Amino acid sequence: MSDLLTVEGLTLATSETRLVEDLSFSIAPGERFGLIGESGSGKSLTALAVTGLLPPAIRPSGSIRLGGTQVVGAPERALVRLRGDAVATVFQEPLTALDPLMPLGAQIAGPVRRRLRRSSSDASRGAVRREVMALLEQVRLPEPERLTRAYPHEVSGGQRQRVAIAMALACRPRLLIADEPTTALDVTTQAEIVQLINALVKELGLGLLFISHDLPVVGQVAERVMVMQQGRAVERGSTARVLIEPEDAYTRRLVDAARRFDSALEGRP
Ligand SMILES: Nc1ncnc2c1ncn2[C@@H]1O[C@H](COP(=O)(O)OP(=O)(O)OP(=O)(O)O)[C@@H](O)[C@H]1O
Repeated sequence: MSDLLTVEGLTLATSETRLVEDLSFSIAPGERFGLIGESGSGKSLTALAVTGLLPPAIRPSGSIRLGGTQVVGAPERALVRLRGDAVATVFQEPLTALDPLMPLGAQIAGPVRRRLRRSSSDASRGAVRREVMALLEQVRLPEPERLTRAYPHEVSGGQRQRVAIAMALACRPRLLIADEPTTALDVTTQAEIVQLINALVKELGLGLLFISHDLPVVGQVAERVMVMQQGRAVERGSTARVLIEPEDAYTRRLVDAARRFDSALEGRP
């Protein structure tokens, strides 16, 4: 089966520096792939490059093929179509994805309506409403009626992230990018959102690019991982192998730090 996403020799640079260098990886349909690395290692820029949303000062070179389309150098028109069809992103802070002045139901309705119109399907108010309700149910949000009328500040952080996930799913992507989707949430809510993303990508057969600096979280989600340090891939492999027997010195440091953190939490020396 051909890959959903194939990144080859990707380099991202400003006029002064290279921020990501010679990165290659691929994600097959239905595969869950993790990108691990400390802050500033280039994970978010890589995700932005995949969706063609890099800041103008950062130039990509190399190749990114997403659902058969070359993203590097593609005109904005083609990228808009890809973003509405092949790929959707869930970000760290759900408030960045949500309009503070619009009820949540109307926000989910936007991408639903666009997709229905694009596929020449019934985009009447009733049809859009039915899909919005189905999406709220899919992300396991209780009281969907109340939620459609609520504004972002009237619901919890975890509920906002569920709405952001519903909006991402509204365009029926084949690849879901989750960029630190749990970092802004408390520990209990983090676990619930990780479980939800895991369940949804399996249910819907989506490819997943899961980005996090948090090794245990990536370990719960990804089948394969790639570790980044200062814009370069330093290690890759099955999640179990990389997290249990890291080969690279930097990965070993990350794994040891995560183990020390766990031991401290459990009161072990
Ligand atoms: N618009 C920009 N112009 C110049 N440099 C940038 C820009 N955006 C990010 N960078 C730099 O690129 C590098 C990689 O940033 P990136 O946000 O991809 O890291 P990250 O691994 O996702 O970290 P974090 O988890 O903190 O988001 C960093 O050194 C950052 O300072």
